[in-house]
Amino acid sequence: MNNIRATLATVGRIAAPYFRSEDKWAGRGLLAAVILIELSLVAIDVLVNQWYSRFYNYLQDRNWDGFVWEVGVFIVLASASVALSVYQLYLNQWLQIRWRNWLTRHYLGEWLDSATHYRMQLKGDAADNPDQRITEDVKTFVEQTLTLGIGLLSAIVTLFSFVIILWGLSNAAPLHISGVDLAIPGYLVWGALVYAIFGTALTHWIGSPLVNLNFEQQRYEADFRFNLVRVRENSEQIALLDGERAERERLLHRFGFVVGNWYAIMSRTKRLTAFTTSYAQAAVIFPFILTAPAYFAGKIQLGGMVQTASAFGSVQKALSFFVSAYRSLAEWRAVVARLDGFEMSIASATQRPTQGEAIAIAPAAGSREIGLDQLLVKLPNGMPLVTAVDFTIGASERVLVTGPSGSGKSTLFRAIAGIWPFGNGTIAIPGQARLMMLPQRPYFPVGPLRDAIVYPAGRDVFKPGQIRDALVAVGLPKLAVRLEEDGHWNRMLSLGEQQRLGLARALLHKPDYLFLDEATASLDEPSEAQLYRLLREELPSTTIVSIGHRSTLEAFHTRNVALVRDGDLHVLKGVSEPASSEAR
Ligand SMILES: Nc1ncnc2c1ncn2[C@@H]1O[C@H](COP(=O)(O)OP(=O)(O)OP(=O)(O)O)[C@@H](O)[C@H]1O
Repeated sequence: MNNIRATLATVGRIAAPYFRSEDKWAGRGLLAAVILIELSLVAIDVLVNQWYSRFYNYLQDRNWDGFVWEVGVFIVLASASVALSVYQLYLNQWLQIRWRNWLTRHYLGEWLDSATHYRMQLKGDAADNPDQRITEDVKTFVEQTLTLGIGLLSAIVTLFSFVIILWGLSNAAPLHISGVDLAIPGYLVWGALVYAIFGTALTHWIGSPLVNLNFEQQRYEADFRFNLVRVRENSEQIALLDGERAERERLLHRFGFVVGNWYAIMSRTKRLTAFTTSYAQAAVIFPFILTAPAYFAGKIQLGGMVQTASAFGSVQKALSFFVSAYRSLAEWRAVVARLDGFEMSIASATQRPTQGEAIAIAPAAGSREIGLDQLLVKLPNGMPLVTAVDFTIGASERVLVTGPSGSGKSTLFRAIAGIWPFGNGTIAIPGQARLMMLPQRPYFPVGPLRDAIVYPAGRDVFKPGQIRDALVAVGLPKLAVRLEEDGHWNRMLSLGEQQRLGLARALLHKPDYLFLDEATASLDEPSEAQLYRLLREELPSTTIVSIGHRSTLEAFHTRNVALVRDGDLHVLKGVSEPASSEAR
């Protein structure tokens, strides 16, 4: 019971924001229309139930006029039912796509906000495969919440309407056994109730493991898909390393989980289906058996018997809502749990940690220096990595950061960029300063080259002439004529070309602080030197902080600092000034 309450509370938490959003009037209007149509359909069911009694009695009495009249009544009722069902589905689908559209935008907004997606990955929270959350899970949540919600409402309203009818019919057809009338008020209602409780309890007992199994199935499928995507993205490396066999084995190993879990689902579903279909079949005959004594004793007519069977069927169906919807309910609960985990993971990644538990990024008004104060950068597991006690990077400075591999240089950059929360101390960033990080492998979105270069700016922020000039300047004149060409640039260009393209991006954006994390490491030394000269000429007031292993880089920087090992930590320290510097 507590579980059900918790699930419903979670559903409310996920569903409510849409009905309070800017699209609330459309959403509420469509929902009201769908509910209203559902109630009308129940009303038609009640009318059809009464129609059964009249129709079969006319048949029994061989009353031709009555028969023809009732056929006409049936045509009217059936036509209304068809029209309402068609529009209910149409409006329901309309509501689904509006709701899904809102929820998808909402999740994308939160997930892609201020490096939340990156921190979620770092924290390794429960939200594996966010792509699945935002695609399939949102779709299933919206569909199933509406289907099950409307189904439940319909079951409740049907139950109330038909219990009243069935109660009256019980009195009209008293239980008649061995020539004796047994006066059990509403015995047909009690019969339906016992039948449904028995069915529901057994269904739950047989089917409850399906909730977990469905949850696992979705996870295994998503893992398998994710690994296939990784193969596609790294296909060159895999081909070069002859890694196909290893990949095939790894993929088949993962697919093995999909298959294994599916067998478990099959065997559980077989048992559940055997029970639910037998249960549904028995429900057809059960009311006839209950009313047969009264019928054969001549207490009721055929019409009454058929009407009773139909009313019993409706009550039983309403009470057995849980039985028929069990599989959907199991899937739906798994989806609700996953979306809940996703929301919690987003919340935990966006949560501002309390003072002293995370690195604080403080905007330094009036200053043009980046200041690291009592900074201790840690790994996600809490192990200390890098420390900088009192360190400043002045305006227009050119600083070269060196240190052994794995000492934490890139992680220090991540902390300065504000995306690495683990650690403590303060990083002061001049107010309004624009920082740009260029890694060894710059990222280019798939699409026109022009959009890839100016990323993350919009395509119209820079004129084509400006972009062409930047490409020529970084030594990529051949690309200057391909600005509108679509492509997967990370795959199509060599690493050196990608690094040149990254620098073109920096030339266009003209950041106040440019952090180059081995951003020219794939270029030969003369080309690297040429590009550093270009940066000095084109971005004279930009502060440049480079990570690099080559000693030739020293000439383009005004200060050398290093991460020096001190026990388990690396300390950021100044080292001797470069002997001759072109950067001055
Ligand atoms: N997301 C992460 N989770 C756990 N450990 C991490 C993570 N990112 C980095 N590390 C660890 O932090 C340490 C420092 O990594 P970092 O990339 O900052 O080193 P680096 O000095 O830039 O190395 P290199 O010169 O080889 O590029 C490494 O031991 C690395 O394994």
